[in-house]
Amino acid sequence: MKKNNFNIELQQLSVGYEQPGGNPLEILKAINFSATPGEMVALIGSNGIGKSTLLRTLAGFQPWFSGNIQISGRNLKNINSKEVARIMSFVSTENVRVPNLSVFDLVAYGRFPYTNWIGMLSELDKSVVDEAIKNVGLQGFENRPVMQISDGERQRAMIARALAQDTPVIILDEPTAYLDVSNKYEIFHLLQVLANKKKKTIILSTHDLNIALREVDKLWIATDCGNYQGAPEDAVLQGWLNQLFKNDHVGFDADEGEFFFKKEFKAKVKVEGGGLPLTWTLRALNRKGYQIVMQAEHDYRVVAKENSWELISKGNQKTFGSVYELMAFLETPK
Ligand SMILES: Nc1ncnc2c1ncn2[C@@H]1O[C@H](COP(=O)(O)OP(=O)(O)OP(=O)(O)O)[C@@H](O)[C@H]1O
Repeated sequence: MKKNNFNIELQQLSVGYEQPGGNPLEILKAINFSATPGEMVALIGSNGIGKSTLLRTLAGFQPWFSGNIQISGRNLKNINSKEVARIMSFVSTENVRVPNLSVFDLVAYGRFPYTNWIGMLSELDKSVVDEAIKNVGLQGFENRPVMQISDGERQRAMIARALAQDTPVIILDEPTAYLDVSNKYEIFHLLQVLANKKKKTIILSTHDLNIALREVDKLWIATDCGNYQGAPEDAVLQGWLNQLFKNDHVGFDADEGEFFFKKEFKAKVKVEGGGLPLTWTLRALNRKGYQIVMQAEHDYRVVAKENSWELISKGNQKTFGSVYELMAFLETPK
């Protein structure tokens, strides 16, 4: 394994596309982000803000307008593509549609910066590929055609390809898109192990904000009102999570550490009880748009017990056997 002493710095970077007629289409500007060895970074921002554009630019796949990308003090523009391929690997979510391409072959493509001119794999290359496949838990899949494996397995194979490339920096564009929750966590965990134990720098874009908030060392946040980098916790404390979406209906609850949809309140409910029944009764009431109040003035009072829910309103009392029944009653037009 190569030692990672690559510091990445984006300085006043402006990225985007040349348009027909030569007009520059600037997508993100004045970006000042950095990543140090062994750090796991998540780039977050709303749809279309420019995450893929920024990551592709960082990986050296497209030119930028102004500013600098510095890799350990060297301008990326001055590093030739072969050397870049030994520093950074790039994982996208693109579906691989090559008939008969096996998982082993896909991962072996990662060895391209090291193979000879006819692309022959040495014994060392083969053992690196085997090791990469093992690291992502795909042993036994080596001969399976990539077109016949699941999205989660393909995502692991793509990460294995980056591991086979054996670069100190791995850039991943939405590595957890299309995955179920368990696979999302597994991929985040795998990437975290690579950052913590192998000291790789992991830079990924994601829409899995709740997982990113819990798992990464640093957030790069791109918004219309400016950009932020720092610990996820600092981002919350400084109110950056509320800047993420242009939509006024989505807010971030800093106490719960979760995003929520702002709704108009239907009625005021005072809730009593304790433990999990209380927590999940509050969740259900929130979900359906009831305002939880502590004070005496309320439309309903709910007492959440272990296996029953009492609803008191205007002197009447009813008992329910589940949150579902309670909510169904509340939602029935009176
Ligand atoms: N090749 C291109 N030429 C011109 N504009 C492009 C090109 N590719 C993307 N764009 C535009 O650049 C903007 C940013 O796109 P990008 O894919 O980087 O956003 P993103 O943050 O990754 O979005 P998402 O979260 O939806 O994947 C979009 O408005 C998009 O339409």
